[in-house]
Amino acid sequence: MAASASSTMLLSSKTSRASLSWKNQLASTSAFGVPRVSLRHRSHRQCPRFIVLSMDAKPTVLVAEKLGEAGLKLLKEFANVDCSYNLSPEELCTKISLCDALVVRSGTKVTREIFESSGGRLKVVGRAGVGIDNVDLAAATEHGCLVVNAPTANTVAAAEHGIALLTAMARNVAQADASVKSGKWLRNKYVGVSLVGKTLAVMGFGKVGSEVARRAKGLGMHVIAHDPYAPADRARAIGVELVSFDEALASADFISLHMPLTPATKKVLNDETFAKMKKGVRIVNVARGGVIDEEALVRALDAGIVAQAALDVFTEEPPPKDSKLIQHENVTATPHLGASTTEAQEGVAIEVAEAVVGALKGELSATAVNAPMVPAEVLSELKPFVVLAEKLGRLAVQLVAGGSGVKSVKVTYGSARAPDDLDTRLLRAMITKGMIEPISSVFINLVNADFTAKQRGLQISEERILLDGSPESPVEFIQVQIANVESKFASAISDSGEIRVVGRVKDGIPHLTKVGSFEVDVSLEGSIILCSQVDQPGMIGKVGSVLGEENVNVSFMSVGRIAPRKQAVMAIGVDEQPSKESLKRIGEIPAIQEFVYLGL
Ligand SMILES: NC(=O)c1ccc[n+]([C@@H]2O[C@H](COP(=O)([O-])OP(=O)(O)OC[C@H]3O[C@@H](n4cnc5c(N)ncnc54)[C@H](O)[C@@H]3O)[C@@H](O)[C@H]2O)c1
Ligand SMILES: O=C(O)[C@H](O)COP(=O)(O)O
Repeated sequence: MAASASSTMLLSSKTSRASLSWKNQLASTSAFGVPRVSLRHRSHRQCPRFIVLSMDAKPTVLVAEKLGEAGLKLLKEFANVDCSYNLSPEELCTKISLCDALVVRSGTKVTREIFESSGGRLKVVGRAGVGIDNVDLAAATEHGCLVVNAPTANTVAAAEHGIALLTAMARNVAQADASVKSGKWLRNKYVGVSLVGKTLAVMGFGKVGSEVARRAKGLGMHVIAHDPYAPADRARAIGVELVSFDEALASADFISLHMPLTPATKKVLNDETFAKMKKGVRIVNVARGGVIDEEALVRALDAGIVAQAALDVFTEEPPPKDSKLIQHENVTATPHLGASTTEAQEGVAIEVAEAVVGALKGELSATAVNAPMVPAEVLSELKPFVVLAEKLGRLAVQLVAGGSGVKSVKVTYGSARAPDDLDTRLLRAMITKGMIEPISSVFINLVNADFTAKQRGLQISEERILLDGSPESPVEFIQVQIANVESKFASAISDSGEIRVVGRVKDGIPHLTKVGSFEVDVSLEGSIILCSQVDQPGMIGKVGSVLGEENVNVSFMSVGRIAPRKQAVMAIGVDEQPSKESLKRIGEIPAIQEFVYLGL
């Protein structure tokens, strides 16, 4: 970066940061739009911006399907909890406008109508399980509603159920049981097949698929897997060979499905793909009914291509009573029980409740499915930079002169970290949020920031500058440039013609360190006044006394100048918003050429 301003003068605050009172901070919204009120007696260092420390009103959580007690307890400690099961879609739409969060399992379709009916109040949907195919994610994102799930707690339960179905199917357990209970004793009819030495193809080698593979190997099976996204070393570590889709179909004696239901996996087993399988193949499905064309499966069962199927999940749940598939004698069916163990349900309930409460507090979630998902340790390291990113976005956009359309924003991250060791998605989202919120009438949060930016034709490009030195901090500086606009503060235009602001994190506190080509240093804790003038004695005193007269507390002051007595920019951090009269008086100080008040 070019540094044309040669010196920076930093004045200490009259009020120490640690003793700043936030009592009077205006209510605003957290990263996820929940009202954030009264951050009492805390220094900024102690309370990152997206955490709510106290809320005047308890949020309301609607739990629409049965949830484990431990999860309910966690929710009740923080929110009013309304457990209303078996609501019709209409009833759900009516109730939702009174709820801040909704918790569901796979039995509730969270449709666009629900988000529309919420009137903007619904902030979080918690899916107490893995599959989120019952939630309209696009609609959630457009409405700024965070969707979180519970991705880990039911893995073992689902894998165990897969193995239960595999073994029960191979030995006709369900059919034989029904037969004995009806008074029969058909020992010759229910001769099964052995698993040992047979090839099992695991389709979808994620959490559940890997656990199924591990257990199947313990049963002496030869396990192969197909998953276009799974790392080969993970498969190798379990002793599983990753193969192509067609190879899996052609060589498997048993196929176990473990991929999510997505447009790409919908009806992935169909007439064409059944035709590629070994005659007499046996299929287990604990993933989603929709990955199989169920009518084609009936045809394949009738034709003997598929000898047996064991199914926990169905396209329509519950399936119609007269379903040919369910009634087929070679089909074993369970009512979506994969996650239904006592242990898994307690775990899932806690996992989702923690995520919902965290999101309602405004914390960034590690299990978010429609917002940048960042591992907890990275999240904690990035926290101050997240605050910096949002504030730089907010500052930059306020420097744009009215009438200029912001179309193109360039963000530059200076970092000593290797390129693949810095995840900037969260930072970019926060810059976008910071830029759009002050100029938009629509509700913006981290979830819909990218979507809204796209809708408004705002292009955000990113660049990384690899710095020398030790990469202790993930980011050394963040620079935000807005091209092709006029500025209401001409000194914010850099030598290359764009509005430019640069910031750094110092001792955990975000600082503005450059405006246009002027180096300044002001902590981004309150709001900021930028003034430009020819450097001369007494300027700080003059502005300071105007602010002091109406008891506006100055937190930081800094002057960046080309050279002594040359063009300078003064950046003043203030804890309270000065009155219009005071701002007018600052503008009237003879040496001040231009000034701007920037709310943060
Ligand atoms: N029956 C139940 O009660 C139950 C319980 C848990 C999970 N599930 C289902 O199982 C699915 C998997 O759960 P998980 O926890 O293992 O999720 P996961 O995300 O850990 O694993 C899914 C795997 O599928 C892979 N995949 C994606 N597209 C694929 C494709 N076209 N072909 C092959 N593989 C593909 C992914 O790369 C990933 O590795 C969930 O999405 C859910 O629908 C059902
Ligand atoms: O995706 C999942 O986690 C499972 O399908 C479990 O669904 P459930 O919560 O309805 O049991």
